[in-house]
Amino acid sequence: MTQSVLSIRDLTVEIPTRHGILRPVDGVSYDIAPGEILGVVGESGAGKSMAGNAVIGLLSPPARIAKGEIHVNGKRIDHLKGDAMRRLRGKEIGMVFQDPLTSLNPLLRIGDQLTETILAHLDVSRSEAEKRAVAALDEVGIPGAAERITSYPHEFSGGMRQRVVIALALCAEPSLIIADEPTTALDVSVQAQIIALLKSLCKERGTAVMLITHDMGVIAEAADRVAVMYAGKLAELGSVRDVLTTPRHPYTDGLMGSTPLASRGKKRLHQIPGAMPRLDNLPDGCAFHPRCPFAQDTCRADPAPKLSDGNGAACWFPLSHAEAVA
Ligand SMILES: Nc1ncnc2c1ncn2[C@@H]1O[C@H](COP(=O)(O)OP(=O)(O)OP(=O)(O)O)[C@@H](O)[C@H]1O
Repeated sequence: MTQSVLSIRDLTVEIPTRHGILRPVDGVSYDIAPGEILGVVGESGAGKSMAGNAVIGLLSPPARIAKGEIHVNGKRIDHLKGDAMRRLRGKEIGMVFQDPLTSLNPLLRIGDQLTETILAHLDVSRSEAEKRAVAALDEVGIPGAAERITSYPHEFSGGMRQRVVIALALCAEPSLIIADEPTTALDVSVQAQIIALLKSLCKERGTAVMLITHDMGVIAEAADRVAVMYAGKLAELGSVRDVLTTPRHPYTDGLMGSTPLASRGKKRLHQIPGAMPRLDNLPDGCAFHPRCPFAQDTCRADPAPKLSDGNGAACWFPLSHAEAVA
C-alpha cells in the first residue's frame, strides 16, 4: 500500500475562552495519497482553515493542537515548533492562500523570491536556482518568464500573481500543498484557470493537495476525494464521485443544493435553513440536527456517530439515494 503523504488522526484544536473551551477542529481524521487532491469543504466557520493551519504549524494562539497526530510522509509533525516547522514549510509543504499578497514579499522581485526559496530547500547552485526560477514561472503560464522574473508582485494582475504563488509553492518540490481558498479573491473568469493549473501541476508531479474551499463547484472540478466539515467535525468523507452523486449526509446534500454546478440536472434540497451554530453554543446531539429536515429524537439526544473506517457519513440516519433525490 502506498504511504500517505498526509495522515491526520483524531486532530483536535482547542481555543480556551471565557465561555469555556471551543473546539474548531474536533476529532478529524483523513489521509491524502501522493498525487491526490482532497477537497475540504463546508460553510464559513466549519473549521477548514484551522485544520489546514494546524498542519502547517500556523495556528494563532491561543488556538492549539490539543489531541491527535499529524504525519507527513510518515514523520510525526504535530509537535514541531520554530525552525523545525519552518524547514518543513516550503520544503515538504507548500502553501497557497486566498490572497497572493500574503505569500509574496512586496519589496522583492519575484525572481529573487523564487531563487531564495529554491536555495533554502534544494541543494543546487545559485545559477541553477535562477534557471529553475525562470522554468517555474514558465510552467505556471507567465508569458515572457525570463523577463518577468525581475518584476515586483504589484506589477502582476491578481490571476497572474496567484500563478506566481503557485510557482513559489511548488519550486522546492514539496510533497504536499495546502491551498486555502486559492481562487476566492479572483475574478470568476480566472478562477477555473487557476484551479486547472494547480490540478495539472500537482497531478504531473504526484503532489498531494489539501484544497480548502466553501465552493462545491471547485470540489467537483478539481478534487478526487472530499471531506465535508460541519462545526469542527467531519460530516462526510468519500470519493468525489460517490459524495456528489449520492451524498449520504443531509448537510452535504444541502450544500450541493446551493451549488448550481454540482447539482446540475439533479433535484435536491434547495437550501439549508438556518445557520451553523456558534462553537460556544453547540446544540445537544448532532450539531446539524436543528437544520436537518430528517432529524429524529436520537439526533437531538446523541452526538453524531463517528465515520466508520474513515468513510461515509457521520449521521444516525444517512440518506439512501432515493431520499437524497426525492
Ligand atoms: N481566536 C478565536 N476565538 C474564538 N473562536 C475562534 C477564534 N479563531 C477562530 N475561531 C472560530 O473557529 C471556527 C473555525 O474557523 P475557520 O477559520 O477554521 O473556519 P473556516 O471553515 O475556514 O471558515 P472560513 O471559510 O470563513 O475561513 C470559527 O467558528 C471561528 O469563529
